[in-house]
Amino acid sequence: MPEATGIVGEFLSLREEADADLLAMQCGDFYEFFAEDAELVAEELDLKVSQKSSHGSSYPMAGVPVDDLTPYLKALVERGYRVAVADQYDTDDGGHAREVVRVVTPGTLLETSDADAQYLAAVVAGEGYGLAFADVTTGRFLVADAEDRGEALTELYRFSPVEILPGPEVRTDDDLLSELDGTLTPHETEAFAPKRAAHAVGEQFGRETVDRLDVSREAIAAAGAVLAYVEETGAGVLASMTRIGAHHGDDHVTLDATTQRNLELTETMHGESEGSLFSTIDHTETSAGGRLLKEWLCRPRRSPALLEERLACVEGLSTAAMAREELRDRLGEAYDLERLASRATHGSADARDLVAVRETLAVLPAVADVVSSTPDLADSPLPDRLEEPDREAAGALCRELEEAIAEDPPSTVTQGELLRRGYDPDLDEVIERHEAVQAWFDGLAEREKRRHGLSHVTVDRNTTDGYYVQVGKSAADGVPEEYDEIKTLKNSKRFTTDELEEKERELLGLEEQRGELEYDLFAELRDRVGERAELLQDVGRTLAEVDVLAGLATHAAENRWIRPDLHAGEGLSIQAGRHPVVEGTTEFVPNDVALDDDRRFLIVTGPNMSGKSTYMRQVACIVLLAQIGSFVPAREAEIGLVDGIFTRVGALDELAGGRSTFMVEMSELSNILHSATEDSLVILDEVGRGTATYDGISIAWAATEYLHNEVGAKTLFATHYHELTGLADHLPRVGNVHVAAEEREGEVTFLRTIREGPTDRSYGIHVADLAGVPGPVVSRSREVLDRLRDEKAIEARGGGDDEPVQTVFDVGSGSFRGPANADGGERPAESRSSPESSDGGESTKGLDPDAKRVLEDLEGIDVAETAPVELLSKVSEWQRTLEDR
Ligand SMILES: Nc1ncnc2c1ncn2[C@@H]1O[C@H](COP(=O)(O)OP(=O)(O)OP(=O)(O)O)[C@@H](O)[C@H]1O
Repeated sequence: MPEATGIVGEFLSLREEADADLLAMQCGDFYEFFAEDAELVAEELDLKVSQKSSHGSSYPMAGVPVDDLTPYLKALVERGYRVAVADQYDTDDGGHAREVVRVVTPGTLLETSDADAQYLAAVVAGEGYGLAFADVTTGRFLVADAEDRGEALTELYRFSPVEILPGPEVRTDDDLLSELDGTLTPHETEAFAPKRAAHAVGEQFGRETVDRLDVSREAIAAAGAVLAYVEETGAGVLASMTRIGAHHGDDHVTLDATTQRNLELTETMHGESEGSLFSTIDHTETSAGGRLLKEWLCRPRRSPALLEERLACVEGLSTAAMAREELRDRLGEAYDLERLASRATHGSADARDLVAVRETLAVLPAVADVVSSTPDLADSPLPDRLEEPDREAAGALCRELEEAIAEDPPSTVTQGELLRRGYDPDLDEVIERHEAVQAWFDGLAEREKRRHGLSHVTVDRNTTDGYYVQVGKSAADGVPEEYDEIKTLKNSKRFTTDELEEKERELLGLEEQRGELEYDLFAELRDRVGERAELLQDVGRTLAEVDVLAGLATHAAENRWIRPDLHAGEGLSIQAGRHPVVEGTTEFVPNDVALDDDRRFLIVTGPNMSGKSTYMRQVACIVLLAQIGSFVPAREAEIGLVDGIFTRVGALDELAGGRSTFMVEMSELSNILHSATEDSLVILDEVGRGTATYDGISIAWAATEYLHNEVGAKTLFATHYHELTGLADHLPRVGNVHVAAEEREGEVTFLRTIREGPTDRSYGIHVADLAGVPGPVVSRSREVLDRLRDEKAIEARGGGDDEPVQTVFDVGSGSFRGPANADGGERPAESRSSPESSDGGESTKGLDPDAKRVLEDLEGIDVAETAPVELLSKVSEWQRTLEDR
């Protein structure tokens, strides 16, 4: 194929240079995709493909209008493509050329409509792991250190980045990469070079700030790589990243990825947001508030001072119901300031965005007024919190915007009507002249009617004819001479005049002048707003915090939640606690929990479906809620602050991930045993269930001993292995509780009440019945269970009709004893299986016939009844048999 020239040639060469999957190139009023890109985009976005010829060849072409690019870009990026955008510019010789100005990727997409945070992350491995997270839509920038891969994954899960830049060593770490969810972008290795990265971070945030952060080289390398990437992709938002924060694990409660999932913090186990803890307690009015609440839930805190401050705010807000509602009304008028700040910095904010900035800045003093005039709030830490942003600067910026931006500006920024009168004298003059000419046009029809005695005269404009005077057919013959006919319609004629044309030129000139002048003034104003990104982020953050606190107070007030007593001690005492999500869906039976120095490990037994999991999760959720600064669903709660919450609950199949259910269960257990400390809360639900019963019990047993003796964490362990309840007699700090159920005339009622001591009934068959297992299976299960309880033995049914019973399983020895008599009794011992029989015994499996015979002989001997000499001769006989083999 001959080499393409012209526009297609330009496209193909830019395409080759661009580090992207697709290129959108501006050609006048359209962004065009050519060749393979056109076909791909057309298929993904349902666009029409046309053909463009170049140099004798024809190329597929698909395009979108310039003003419509954003939604298309968004859709492509959300499908995982990296899209380069080439803009057109005028060349000196009067022609056009294009250059790539931006590569839009999942982590640098500014135009997101999703309220969630959108993090771009980098991970660097070295002595430990260094991580950096940036949200280009809000300017948030954080760095964190992680000791090992597990910790790094925990942080990554917490921030849930949409795009991840793996550092050079991480790129080959398949174990880590396979656990990551976002788009992986292997960015150039040099960006991770420690010196270059440290320089970039110092330049962006100030060298002193970086020193103060006290994070590893790896974290700085990750931060440098993120900055380089944001700059190279041309998102143009570096200026909104004014502050770097260090995320120190020590300040936060450790919540590993599994626990965040198990406690269904932001989505349920089935991936739905409805039914999650977040969706239950979220009463925020703003998207920034919702985002912050999610952040709090995934990052509970350990600082008592901070938590008490939040709790005091929630308390004030929950008491002052009227003021709270007023505050929430005010907050409802706020927009997402952090995001607006990024758009202003980037230069993509329009006049309506600046109106939104102004309106939101005005919410702060309104909120402050409500707070200061309400005693319950004025005495809380809220007023101090509201003083944190520079209120004076915020007020000044608000006034400046008020004076500048028109009341209801258009969404385009190039066609004027953005700014108010009095904002700029030059603009006022142009506007006056423009309006004078406009007024001339507005009065023209009336004037012409009067002047020439015409009826049916209108004046209008369209793109082909420009301005014209339209006269009804009946009056058209009477028009004066200077009228030039330009078009005949069915019922009328259109005319122009020299004067009209001159005025039109004047009007168009003024329109253009006004548009350009307004745009320049607007762009300057927008830049000034962009320079105040830090201020806007402060105000946005403060409003978001008030929103979260007011939302928590609303939930507390509506659901009778109470303020927990936090302390640094070991204990955990909750009276009449409820599960925060389940209490909203059912008549909930409240329950207590009491753990202290002497009793730190509870074994929770109880029937299937009785509520063991709910009880344990309820305890974990209450502790977690207390450590975000929320009230909790209980009558009373005294909570010793924890440093981590670890859970291992019902396994979700991870077969797709290549790991068996049991493997997942064990690696989660392993993580808990390694990571939990005596200040942690551990929730174990049925550990060991995924393997053979005796293996399972042994693992559960040993894990209990280890947690009790070595780790000392506060632990709740639900199990169906009733054997474990015996541990309470041997380990001093282990206690037993059970969920009560009542059985009357074969009917089981779940009471949902936690009682002291163990239980050994599972009522599993009752649950099987409830679940619709066929009747014969349920009744046979009951029979089997009764026999097992009474006789510790049960016959297996099957085979032909004449011999329905074949073998008997002895629960005591754990093996089949041989065929039962027709009357259900056992056969005499001498008729026990021969070596060849199918039940030759688990113990002799894999042995040769001689060895088997020896073993069976040995088994058959009754030592008490056999003379020593006879025994000796037997032993030497066996030896001979074995030697001869
Ligand atoms: N305190 C309570 N009050 C009212 N309903 C409850 C309570 N606790 C649990 N439930 C309800 O009981 C059902 C079973 O609870 P859960 O799953 O916790 O039982 P479980 O004992 O862990 O069961 P299994 O041993 O079979 O896993 C759930 O539907 C839950 O909504």
